[in-house]
Amino acid sequence: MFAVEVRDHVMIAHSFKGDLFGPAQALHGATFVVDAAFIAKTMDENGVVIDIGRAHEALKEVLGPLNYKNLDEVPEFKGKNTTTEFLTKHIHDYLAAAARDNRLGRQGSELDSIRITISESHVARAWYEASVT
Ligand SMILES: Nc1nc2c(c(=O)[nH]1)N=C([C@H](O)[C@H](O)COP(=O)(O)OP(=O)(O)OP(=O)(O)O)CN2
Repeated sequence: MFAVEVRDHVMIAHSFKGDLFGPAQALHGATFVVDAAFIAKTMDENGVVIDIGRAHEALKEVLGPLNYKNLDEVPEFKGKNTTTEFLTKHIHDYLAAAARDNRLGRQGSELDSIRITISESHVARAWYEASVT
C-alpha cells in the first residue's frame, strides 16, 4: 500500500459524561494534532496517491468549524462524548465523503482507505481507519 499523510491541529474545549472520565468530566481544553492518511494500492498517472495540497485543504475544512469551540455546544455533537476516538470517525466521515465526491483530485474509488490519527497529548493517540466507500 502507498499512503500520503497530512497534518493539522485543532484547539478545543469539552467535557465528558461518565465516572470513567474522572476529572475530565469537567470542562477542559486540548490541542489535538490530527494526521489524515490517504491509502491506495496504486499511484495515479501523476505518480501520486493524492494531491497533498488538496488533502491538506480538506483536512483544514473539517477542522475549521471545530477550532476554538466548546464541543459541548456544537449542535451536531449534542449528547455525545467527543472523545479522541469519536473525533477520528467524525473527521474520517467528512474526508471519505469528499473523496467519494471526487473533491480530492483523485477518484474516490481509487483510494483504499483513510486513516485518521489524533494525538491528544504526548502520551496518547487514537486512530480510525476505514474504506472510503
Ligand atoms: N479512550 C479515551 N480516554 C480518555 C479520553 C479520550 O478521548 N479517549 N479523554 C480524556 C480526557 O479528555 C483527557 O485527554 C485526559 O484526561 P485525564 O483525566 O487527565 O486522563 P487520563 O485518564 O489519561 O489520566 P489520569 O490523570 O490518570 O486520570 C480521558 N480519557
